[in-house]
Amino acid sequence: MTQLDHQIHSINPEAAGSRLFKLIAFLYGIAAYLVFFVTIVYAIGFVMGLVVPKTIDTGANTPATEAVIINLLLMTLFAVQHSVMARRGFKAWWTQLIPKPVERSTYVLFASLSLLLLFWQWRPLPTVIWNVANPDLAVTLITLSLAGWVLVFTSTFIINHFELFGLHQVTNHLVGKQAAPPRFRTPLLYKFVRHPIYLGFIIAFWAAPTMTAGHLLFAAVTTAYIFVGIALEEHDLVDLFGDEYRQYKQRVSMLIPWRRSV
Ligand SMILES: C[S@@+](CC[C@H](N)C(=O)[O-])C[C@H]1O[C@@H](n2cnc3c(N)ncnc32)[C@H](O)[C@@H]1O
Repeated sequence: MTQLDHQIHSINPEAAGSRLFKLIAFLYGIAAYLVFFVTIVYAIGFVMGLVVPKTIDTGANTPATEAVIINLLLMTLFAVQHSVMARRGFKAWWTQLIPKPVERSTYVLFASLSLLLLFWQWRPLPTVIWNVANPDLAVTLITLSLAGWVLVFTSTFIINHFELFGLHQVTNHLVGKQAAPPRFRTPLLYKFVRHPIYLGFIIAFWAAPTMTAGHLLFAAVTTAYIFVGIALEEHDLVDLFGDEYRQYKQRVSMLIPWRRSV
């Protein structure tokens, strides 16, 4: 303990405790971020069938109906966790139970854990729906899928990667900086579509040279979920930013850059 720490501690014993709490909260935020990072990198391999030990098309042999039910349950668990915990009403209640600076990290951690559970327990449905024989077209589809993932990552940085995944909040807390109120932003890609991250996911999930029934189920359900997520997110964004967001919706389309809104 430095002399200054010692003085602070003897004036106010709680100050040292709160510094320790800030450090623990910060380390928790880093740990949650690392779990998220491993999960998203694994997700690329899982969906594209590359490198990772368990992909969307591998796993325990399961009768088709049972596999569909298990997979739907896994996706529902993720969707419920991911959308309920993102609502402003839920956060207002939840932050009475957990400290506010770690709310986002906890959300990120829970979302990552429910995705890891999905990857682990996912049952393959190997029936081939389409298989692109033309090697040039197959490579184009793989490239498109990778481009989808790149769009996801770059858009998170454009909108605010470190805030989205909780690191900003725990760092501010550690250095005693007040969290700034949320700001409406339309940087770069957000001038062309309102949801580039979700657009990236849709491209990454659908652009596949070989589409099995399992992969199709995953792509269809996650795409439907993205539309529900957009409706919920935009409801909150209108509540938060009012006319600014309403006008943005008039001006900029949801997912397809060259089409006017819905
Ligand atoms: C996972 S990000 C997805 C952002 C966007 N829907 C997309 O697909 O790129 C969700 C967070 O971004 C915030 N958000 C979305 N659009 C925004 C905007 N134009 N300005 C500020 N925050 C925004 C939402 O409030 C939410 O906290």
